[in-house]
Amino acid sequence: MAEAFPEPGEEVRLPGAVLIRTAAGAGRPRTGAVIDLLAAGVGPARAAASTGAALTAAALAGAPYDLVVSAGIGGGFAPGAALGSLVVADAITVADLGAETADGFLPVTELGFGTVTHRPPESLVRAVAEATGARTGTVLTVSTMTGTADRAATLRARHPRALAEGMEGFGVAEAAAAQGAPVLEIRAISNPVGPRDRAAWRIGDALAALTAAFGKFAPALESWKPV
Ligand SMILES: O=C(O)c1cccc(C(=O)CC[C@H]2O[C@@H](n3cnc4c(=O)[nH]cnc43)[C@H](O)[C@@H]2O)c1
Repeated sequence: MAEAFPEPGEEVRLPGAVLIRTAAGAGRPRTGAVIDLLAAGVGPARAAASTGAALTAAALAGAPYDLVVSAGIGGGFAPGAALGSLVVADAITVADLGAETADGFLPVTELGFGTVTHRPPESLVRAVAEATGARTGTVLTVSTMTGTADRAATLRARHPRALAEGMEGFGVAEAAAAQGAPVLEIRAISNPVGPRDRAAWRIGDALAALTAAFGKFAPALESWKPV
């Protein structure tokens, strides 16, 4: 994704996170906005920890972030999310935070605590989807990647609006919410959600789609103002 920014960024080393700081306007009319890229790590816990570190450092420096974007490859639920297509989350939902009971899975919210969904700003979701041609829907966060048809069917039944699953979005969203920052999640589909089939993965195509999307949606991010 860094390839979407033609000028090399400056490396910023922080406790718990290393950023690439890039002028958002590189290669386009400059707006003065700054985008920091963070390789947040794999899984919700690592992603939350590194995002939290970056957010805290920015807040302590007196320059808090206006927006946090979680971007990566993901699995797509057929038929809504085809390989190589883009999904922007209008709901970022953790699929496996809760309790397994004899009567089925209970999310933590039904146990009386916690959060299972974060909702990105609607106007931003719309603007980014329009700029990139992405579909909008629920993006699930899982700690264990789906690898069977049974699990895919269970998730689909519990989350009929789900278009994609990844492993970081909810962690990033929790870190952002803790510091009052709005969040967005975008996934480029690298594989179908379902039985594990390594030969069906198209990681290169998905990363290329994500890089192209960055070039298109950066202007939408720069002009977006929280309401
Ligand atoms: O099972 C494998 O052989 C395998 C091969 C390459 C990569 C993986 C990963 O687990 C990548 C996890 C990474 O990518 C995101 N991702 C991509 N597709 C999915 C998915 O279907 N379900 C959940 N996460 C996915 C995820 O956000 C991680 O960052 C496995």
